[in-house]
Amino acid sequence: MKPIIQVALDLLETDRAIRIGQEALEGGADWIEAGTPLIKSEGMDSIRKLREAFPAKVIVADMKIADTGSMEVEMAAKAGADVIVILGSADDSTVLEAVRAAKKYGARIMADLISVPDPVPRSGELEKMGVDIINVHAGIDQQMTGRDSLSLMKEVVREVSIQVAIAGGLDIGSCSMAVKEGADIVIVGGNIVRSADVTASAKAIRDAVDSPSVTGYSKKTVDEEIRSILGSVSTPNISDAMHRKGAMQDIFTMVPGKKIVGTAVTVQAFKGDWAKAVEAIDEANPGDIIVIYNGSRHVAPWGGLATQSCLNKGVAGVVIDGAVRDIDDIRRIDFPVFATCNVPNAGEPKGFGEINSEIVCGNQAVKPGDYIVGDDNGVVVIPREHAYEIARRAKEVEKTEQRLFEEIRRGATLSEVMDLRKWEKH
Ligand SMILES: O=C([C@H](O)CO)[C@H](O)[C@H](O)COP(=O)(O)O
Repeated sequence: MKPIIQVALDLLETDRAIRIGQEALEGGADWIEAGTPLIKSEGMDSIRKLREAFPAKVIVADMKIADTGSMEVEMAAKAGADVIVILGSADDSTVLEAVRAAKKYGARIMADLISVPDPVPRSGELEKMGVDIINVHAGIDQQMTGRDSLSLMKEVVREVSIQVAIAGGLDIGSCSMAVKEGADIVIVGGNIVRSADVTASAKAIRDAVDSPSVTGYSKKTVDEEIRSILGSVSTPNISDAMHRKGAMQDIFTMVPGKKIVGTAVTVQAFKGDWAKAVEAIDEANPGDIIVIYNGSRHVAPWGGLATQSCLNKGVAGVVIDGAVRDIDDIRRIDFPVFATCNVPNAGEPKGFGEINSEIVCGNQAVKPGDYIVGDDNGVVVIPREHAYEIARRAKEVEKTEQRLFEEIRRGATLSEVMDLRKWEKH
C-alpha cells in the first residue's frame, strides 16, 4: 500500500485552509486534516466546508478529544469527518465511547499519543479498545524543545497491527525515514502549509514517501543545528519568537549587508580604555562574537587594527554598546561590526574591566556563550539555555511569513490575509 500523506491544515481561517488544502492535493497529498487550531477557531463549520470543498477526499478532524467521546465524535462525523482524532491519554471510558460512536456514524478513530506517559503499551490497549489508527506525535511545542517521534514510532509499529501514523515537524528527510520504518500515514503541517509554494512542498513529500531513502536525514549537534537555523532566519523573526524581547537598543550595523551568528565573548570595558576589548580577541574561539559594553558614545574601544586581528582568530563579529572608529578600514576588511556610532578618537590600553563576565549591552543582559545574531535590522541576544527552542520557533515565524508574503504577492493585503479585525483584542 502506498503511504498516505495527511496534510494538517493548522490555520485559523477556513477559506485559507481550503485554498492551501487544494494546493497540497495538487502536489500529491491524500488526506485533508482540519487542524486543531482551525477547529478551535471556526468550529464544526470548518469541517463542513472542507467536506463540501473536497467531497471525494478523506477528511480528518483533529479534535484531540479528551472527554465526552461519543458527543464529540458525533459532532465531527455529522459535519463530514471520516477520521476523528482522540487523545490516547483520554480515559478508557472516553475511548470506548468514541469508538462506539464512530462505528455508529461510519467514521474511524485515530488516537494521538501526544504526552501519553507510557505510549507503547498504551497503543496496544488502544488497539484492543477498537481504535483504527495510532498517531505517534511530537506536538509543535514539544518539537521546539527538540522532541521528535521517529524512535517511538518504530516501537509502536512493532506493538500494534493497525495503521500507524506519525506527526511532528515532519519534512522530506523524516517522512522518508518514517515510511522506511513502517509508517502508514505521514501527517505534515508546517512544512507544507506554511511554505510559499505549497504544491511543490507537497510534491517533494510525495516523492520522498513514494521512493523513501535515508539520505537527507542527518542529525547535527545541537550547536550546529542552532547556528544553522539562526543563520537562516532574520533578527525580526527571532524577536517575534522571543515575544518581542532580546533586541539590543541603539546598536546598528556599521557594515550593511553583513550578518552574524555566534556565541558571545563578553567584555565589560570602561570609557577611554580599550585594553580588555582587544584582549578578548585572544580569548575568542572561531565563530565567537565579541560583545562589548564600553559606556561611551565619544571614545572608541575598537577600530581597524582590532578588526584585522579578528580575521586571524576566526572571530565572527563584534557588537559594541558604544563607539567604533576606522569605519572605512572596517568596511574595506568587510568584517561585521555593530555599534552605537562612529567617532575618530580612541582611548588608552589601561587594563580596567573584565572579559567573560555577565554584562549589559544595548540594554540587554548578555552572558558568555549566549547566542548573538545581527543583521541590517539590528542585534538580538538569545540566552544559551533557550537557544534551541527560540531558533526553532523563529524558523516557524519565518515559514508563516513566507506564506503570508506569497498570499500578499497574489493580491491580498496583510489585514485581509490575517483577517486582522476578527483577531483584534476585545
Ligand atoms: O496536531 C498538530 C498540532 O498538535 C497542532 O494542532 C499538528 O497538526 C501536527 O503536529 C502536524 O503539524 P507539524 O508538526 O507542523 O508538521
